[in-house]
Amino acid sequence: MSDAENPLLGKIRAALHTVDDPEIHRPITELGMVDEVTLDDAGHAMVRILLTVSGCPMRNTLNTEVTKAVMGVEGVSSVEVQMGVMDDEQRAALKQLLRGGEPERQIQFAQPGNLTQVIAVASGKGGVGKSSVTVNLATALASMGKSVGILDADIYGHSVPDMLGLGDAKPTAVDDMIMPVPSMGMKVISVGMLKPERDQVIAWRGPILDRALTQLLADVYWGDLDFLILDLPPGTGDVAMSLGQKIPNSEVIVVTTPQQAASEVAERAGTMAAIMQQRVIGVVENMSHLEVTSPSDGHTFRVDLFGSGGGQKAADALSDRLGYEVPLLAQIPLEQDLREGGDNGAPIVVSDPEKPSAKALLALAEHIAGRTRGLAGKQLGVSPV
Ligand SMILES: Nc1ncnc2c1ncn2[C@@H]1O[C@H](COP(=O)(O)OP(=O)(O)OP(=O)(O)O)[C@@H](O)[C@H]1O
Repeated sequence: MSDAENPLLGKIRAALHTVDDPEIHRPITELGMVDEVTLDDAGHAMVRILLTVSGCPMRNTLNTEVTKAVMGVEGVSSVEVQMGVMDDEQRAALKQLLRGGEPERQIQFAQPGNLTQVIAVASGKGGVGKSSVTVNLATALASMGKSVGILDADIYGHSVPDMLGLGDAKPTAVDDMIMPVPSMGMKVISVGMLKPERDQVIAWRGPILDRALTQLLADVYWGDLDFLILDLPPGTGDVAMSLGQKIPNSEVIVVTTPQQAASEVAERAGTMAAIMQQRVIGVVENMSHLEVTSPSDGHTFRVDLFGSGGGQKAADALSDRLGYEVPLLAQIPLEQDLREGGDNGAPIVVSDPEKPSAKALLALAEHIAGRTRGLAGKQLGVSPV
């Protein structure tokens, strides 16, 4: 029966238009995923959905969302959702639609006119809180209504999925197009998701690493993003260099601890970014101090467990070296709740936004969201005469 013959069918289609694919974030009706809709006289609806690939991890979510939407239509008494899988032709049409007609393997963020702010979170050495800053900054930006992607390119310690409670979630691949894993309104891809086994050690170097990064940037369907936040491996290595080459407009936040020695290492990471002509937005000092409550009289005092002044020192040194102001953007205290939030997959900026560390991270996100981008340190696409 056509929609003209039965207006309820039209209403069911309109209801299906409100259901987004959980990974692509666009209505399933636009993506060619609604194959068939029928309705009998008793108000029993049948909707046949075409999944992009068989074994799609979002199958149950889609089933629930479609059932809910169709049951909301007055006159529908029950819904049966059938699941099928797209054939090659349908998948090719979907990929064409998602790429907006663009040829394959282009990095959208490197195209002229692309408005996504690509920000890499870098550090000179490991364990200073780079991933914690990445995850909390991204989550805070998403909570402000920004559309945010996270690319965890830390081959040594890809901890982003755990910090978001994603466990072993794998992205869905539609042929050679990879759908990022949705989390807290963000799109997430981790280099760890490309490994067949969780505990497999990655010893990628040079060209292979470069190819992996290209894949994560070009083959992932990122859609329109306000921000792409990257968690880089510590140090001044291959990934940072590849990123600078691939996305010259990307910018860098350098994370350090307050130790003087750590800040020197952080400066090197910042200088490296500048050599690749990435602008250094600023320095974040993490594990700045510990707030302790005295058991005897209950008053609180600060302990500089990791020394002090390292963040400012790195910021000053980078400003000197790069010739533009590199500010100290935030000082994040050492806090048990932040660590527990990371361990439990609940970023502190949403799980406990009143905590001092969360406030510092939220203020950092406000700054990043509100800033107008300067040109210092960036490639301008003109050659000196
Ligand atoms: N401000 C903080 N207060 C308490 N714990 C923190 C803080 N920042 C980070 N941590 C904890 O320190 C550990 C290392 O942090 P994180 O993984 O973010 O660092 P990293 O620089 O990304 O490390 P890697 O180089 O291994 O990826 C984690 O357990 C994290 O929860």
